[in-house]
Amino acid sequence: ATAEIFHSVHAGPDKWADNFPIANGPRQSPIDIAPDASSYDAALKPLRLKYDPSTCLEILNNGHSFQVTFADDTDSSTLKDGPVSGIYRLKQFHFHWGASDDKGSEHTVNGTKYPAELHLVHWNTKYASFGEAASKPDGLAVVGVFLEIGGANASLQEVLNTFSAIKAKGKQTSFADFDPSTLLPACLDYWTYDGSLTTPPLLESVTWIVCKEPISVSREQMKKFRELLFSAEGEAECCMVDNYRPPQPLKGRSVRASFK
Ligand SMILES: Cc1ccn(O)c(=O)c1
Ligand SMILES: [Zn+2]
Repeated sequence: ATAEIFHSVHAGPDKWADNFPIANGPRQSPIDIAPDASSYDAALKPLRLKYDPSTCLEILNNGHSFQVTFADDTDSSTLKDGPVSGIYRLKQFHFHWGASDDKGSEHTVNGTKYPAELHLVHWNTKYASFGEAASKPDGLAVVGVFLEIGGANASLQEVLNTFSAIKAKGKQTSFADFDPSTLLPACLDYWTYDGSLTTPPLLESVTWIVCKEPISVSREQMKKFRELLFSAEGEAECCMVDNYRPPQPLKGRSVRASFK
């Protein structure tokens, strides 16, 4: 019985359809990106990302990832152009990663998994709030950035340095004056397609913008990610790893490229 209880509590992606039937919907994320099957669209504009470090508020362990949250009551940190119209405000960024360096990203490229993937989550200001936007087909825009094993990433290290304060689920600590653009690759070429949240409630409200160029992370830094816990203080410790959903069926969707 304990095994069943444990499994039901940590019901993985293949169990989500029971409570969230949209898990089998027409525009689910992530997907495998096949560059040769994507179509270059000359009408796609360059991404316009403008982030104000003073909007950075705190970092928290929410039990399925760690998240850096931003003040989104003004247009200080925004995404414009790219595949979207209008102004989208940065709400938070978080990561997905594996138990080992051979897996961890949500999107894959020709089946290749990266050790981690960064998601910068923005919401369309034509709606009153993130919550309202999350239920609209053009409500959210998430910029995805792959992490590949290489040299240590100094900007990422600033985030990792807070981990001792947020090890367990529910822990949070202040985190100020961080500029998320220091986590972006030099080249902002991207693939884009219509998709969804990758965690329940899996709402089909996300315009995905996945950068072609990865950023670097060292093996030692990846080990730090894996010291975080899914479990709260006082519970049996459960390492926060493999918090990624596997690729979902494309169901006829096209993937456009901003580059040739
Ligand atoms: C809003 C939201 C929630 C979870 N994840 O993984 C996302 O990428 C975006
Ligand atoms: Zn995510």
